[in-house]
Amino acid sequence: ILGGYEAKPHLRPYMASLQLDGQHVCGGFLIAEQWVLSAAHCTEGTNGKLFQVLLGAHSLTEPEPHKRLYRVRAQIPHPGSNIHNNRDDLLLLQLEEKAELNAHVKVLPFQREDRDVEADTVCEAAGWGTVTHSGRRPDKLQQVERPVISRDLCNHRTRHDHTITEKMMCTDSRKKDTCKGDSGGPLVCNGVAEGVVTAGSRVCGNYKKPAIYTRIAPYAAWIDGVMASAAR
Ligand SMILES: NCc1cccc(NC(=O)c2cccc3[nH]c(C(N)=O)cc23)c1
Repeated sequence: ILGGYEAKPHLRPYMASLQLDGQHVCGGFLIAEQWVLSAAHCTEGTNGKLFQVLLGAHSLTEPEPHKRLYRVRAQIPHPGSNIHNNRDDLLLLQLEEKAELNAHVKVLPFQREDRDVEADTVCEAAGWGTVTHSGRRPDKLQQVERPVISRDLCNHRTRHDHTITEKMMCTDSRKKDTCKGDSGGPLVCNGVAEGVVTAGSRVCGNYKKPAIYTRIAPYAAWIDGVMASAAR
């Protein structure tokens, strides 16, 4: 998160850190007791290794009550996701067991009504992604408020040049923005997860390249289907 600030500890109890060998790789969030939603691009370069999911954390390194690392039983990328574009950039992770819910670990509801969030709505992004252009990584969860921009503005030739589909949304990226390691985290508008951070053009903090999010509502049926078919 560029241009943001340290989140109030445990006020975002749905936040997940997807880790490999104890290293934060991507964000994610708890959508059900045994399920985390993140971004398919997060699996790039992991050579099929399964993530571990840290829940209940504020600091990535300090011991905290309710902080717990969960093993993953299955990682299910959306069938339409691919390395060449940002389309269908979603990843479902089934935890080895149901997460123990408490004040620090909670499910975040996601939007099911497929209607665009109005431009200028101020939403929040949070994550343990880089906090400087040189790539400094924070120990504590960061957050930033960003206004939604219209798809038409985001699709302008000088911005993302007509690559933003109706299953994506954008926020202004002037100075304050999501960045490397924030992918997979939720864009929360009025307390509901409306989008999932995608790396998009990978650029951070440049107003010419607004932040891109996969909208969740268009994928509600896919998400429900995967959770239902894996339930046991
Ligand atoms: N503001 C939009 C936004 C949201 C989330 C992430 C990003 N930017 C990256 O993720 C990124 C940036 C720089 C080098 C990188 N290398 C890699 C990589 N996977 O090797 C990713 C990146 C940008």
